[in-house]
Amino acid sequence: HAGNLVLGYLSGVPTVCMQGRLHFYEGHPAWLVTMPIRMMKLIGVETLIVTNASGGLNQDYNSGDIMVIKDHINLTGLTGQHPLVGPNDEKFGPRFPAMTTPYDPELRRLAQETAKELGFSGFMREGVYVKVSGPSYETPSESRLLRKIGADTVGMSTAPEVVVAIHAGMKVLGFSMVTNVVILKQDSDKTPPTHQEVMDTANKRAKDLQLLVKTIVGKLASTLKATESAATPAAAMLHKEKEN
Ligand SMILES: O=P(O)(O)O[C@@H]1C[C@H](O)[C@@H](CO)O1
Ligand code: HPA
Repeated sequence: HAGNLVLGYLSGVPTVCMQGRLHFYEGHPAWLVTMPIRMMKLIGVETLIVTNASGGLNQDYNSGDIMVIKDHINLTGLTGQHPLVGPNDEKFGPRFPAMTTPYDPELRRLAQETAKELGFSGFMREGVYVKVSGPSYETPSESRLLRKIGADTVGMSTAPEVVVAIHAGMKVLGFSMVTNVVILKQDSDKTPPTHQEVMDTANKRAKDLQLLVKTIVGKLASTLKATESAATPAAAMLHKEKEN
């Protein structure tokens, strides 16, 4: 997690890119972990593209697969470490925001269509991400629990940021890269996960994910130009031009 905030143009579109993020397991409270999302909102970002590294709970998944996130289980949020706890700032959104469709169906469709065009179908998935606290990886019993509650991948981030983005009225597209297949059986002879394995797999697949995001942003930008509507959501972590 390099910890850089990179501002520039992606496919010709003004973009804010976080190279790494804050995590709860580093000791940061949930509101601080998600503060960059509010900062993006304040400078005009309308669409957020989030990525993460995750463990594959779904045993059909392979290391290196990219899962379009269909929904999430914010397990730490459900159990009290919720980023919107505390006084609500109505400037951003309502006290009780709905989370019925956190990951935009049209963006998900566009992501799958683009992946197909790029020849990525063989490693594309669509499923549910569960957010845990970390920093320890899960025990086999914990992993079976997470699988049983409906999760396909498990990781230590993303859901809080997405909750804050949805609260603030942003559109969200999410990708979860499976960097290790989670061990569900006790006394397995499979190699336990390590952060090195996570980084190595992520690095191997990084170029594909970068190309996918870049192509999607390009497509969103041309849609924007074609519709001429200032209210139309822009692309990934990017904002519409200021109108002054
Ligand atoms: O920021 P993400 O969720 O992609 O990073 C994951 C969680 C931990 O930092 C690390 C675990 O190996 O990868
Ligand atoms: N569990 C939790 N977080 C992760 C994993 C995992 O197996 N892999 C990458 N991030």
